[in-house]
Amino acid sequence: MAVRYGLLAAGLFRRRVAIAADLLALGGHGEAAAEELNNTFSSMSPAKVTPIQCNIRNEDEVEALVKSTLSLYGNIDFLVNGGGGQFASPSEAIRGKGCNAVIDANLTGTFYCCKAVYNAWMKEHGGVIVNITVALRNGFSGMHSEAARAAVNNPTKTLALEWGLVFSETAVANYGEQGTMMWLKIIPQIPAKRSAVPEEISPAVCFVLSPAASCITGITLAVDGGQSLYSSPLEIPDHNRWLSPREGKNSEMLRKLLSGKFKPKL
Ligand SMILES: CCCCCCCCC/C=C/C(=O)SCCNC(=O)CCNC(=O)[C@H](O)C(C)(C)COP(=O)(O)OP(=O)(O)OC[C@H]1O[C@@H](n2cnc3c(N)ncnc32)[C@H](O)[C@@H]1OP(=O)(O)O
Ligand SMILES: NC(=O)C1=CN([C@@H]2O[C@H](COP(=O)(O)OP(=O)(O)OC[C@H]3O[C@@H](n4cnc5c(N)ncnc54)[C@H](OP(=O)(O)O)[C@@H]3O)[C@@H](O)[C@H]2O)C=CC1
Repeated sequence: MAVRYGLLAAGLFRRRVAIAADLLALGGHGEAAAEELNNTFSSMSPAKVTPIQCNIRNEDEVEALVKSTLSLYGNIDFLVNGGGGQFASPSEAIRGKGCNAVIDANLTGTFYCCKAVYNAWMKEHGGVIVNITVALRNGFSGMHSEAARAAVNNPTKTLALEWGLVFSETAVANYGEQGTMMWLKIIPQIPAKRSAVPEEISPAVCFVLSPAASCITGITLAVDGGQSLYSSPLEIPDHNRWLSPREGKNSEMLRKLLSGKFKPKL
C-alpha cells in the first residue's frame, strides 16, 4: 500500500488491522513519521511502515517510489492519495507559478501516483484507489486549491471506468492550522456544528478499501458533517457589482424590502 504521509495517513496506518494491510510504504518526507508509527505497532504484529522519499510533483520520482514499493513488498493492494495542500491567498493575488505549484501537488501528483500504480501493478492484479481532497461543493476558498481538488473529481470517475478498479474520492472537511480561522467562522454553518477529525476520515477510507465496498466505485464520499449539503465556507462581502434589475413595480418592491422600511404582515 503506497500512501503519502499526513495526519490522515497516520490514522489509516493505525487502522491497519481493519484493512488487513501489514506492509506499507510512505512517500513525502516521512522518516520521523514512519518511526513514530512503527513504535506504535506491537512487537507481535508483522506491520511495518517504510518511508520512501518522493516528490509526487515529479513523475520519475513517483515511478521510482512504486518500483521500490514493489521490490520491497511484491504487491500494492491499495493506493491512498492523501498528500496535498495550498498556500492561503485571496484569488486575485495568486500568481501563475503558485497556481501551477498547487495544481501539480494536488491534481497532477495524484494522477502520477494513480497511473504509476496502475501500470506497474493494478492493471494486471486489480486494486483499490482512494483520492483524498477537500469538501468544496458550493465554492471553497482560494481558486488554486479548489481548481485542483475539484479537478480530481471527474478523473476519479473516468479512471474507475477506464481501469475497472474500485475508485473513490473522499472529500474532507476537518481542521488544520491553515484552516483554523476559517473553520471557526463556518462551524455554526455546519449541520453537525463541528468539523470532522482525522479519526473520522480514516474509517471512511478503510470502508472503501475493504471488501464491504466491493461493489462500489467512482463515488465521492463527503466526510464533512453535512457542510457541503448546506453552506459554503466563502463569505460574500458587501458590494454593488451586480446589475440592477429592470425598473418597474417589482424592482421598487425589492428596494423597499431591502431598505428595511417595509413592514411585513406576517
Ligand atoms: C486560500 C485557501 C486557504 C485556506 C485553506 C483552508 C483549507 C483547510 C483545509 C485544508 C487543509 C490542508 O490542506 S492541510 C495540508 C497543509 N499543508 C499545506 O498546505 C502545505 C502545502 N504546501 C505545498 O504543498 C507547497 O508549499 C506548495 C504550495 C505547493 C508550493 O510549493 P513550493 O514550496 O515547492 O514552491 P514552488 O513550486 O517553488 O512555487 C512557489 C510559488 O508558489 C507561490 N506561493 C507559495 N507560497 C505562497 C504564499 N504563502 N503566498 C503567495 N504565494 C505563494 C508563489 O508564486 C511562489 O513563487 P515565487 O514567488 O517565485 O517564490
Ligand atoms: N487537515 C485538514 O484540515 C484538511 C486536509 N485536507 C486534505 O486531506 C489530505 C491529507 O491532509 P492531512 O493529512 O491533514 O495533511 P498533512 O499536511 O498532514 O499531510 C499532507 C502530506 O502531503 C505531503 N505532500 C505535500 N506535497 C507533497 C509532494 N509534492 N510530494 C510528496 N508529498 C507531499 C506532505 O508531505 P511532507 O510532510 O513530507 O512534506 C504531507 O505529509 C490533503 O490533501 C489535505 O489537503 C482536506 C480538508 C481538510
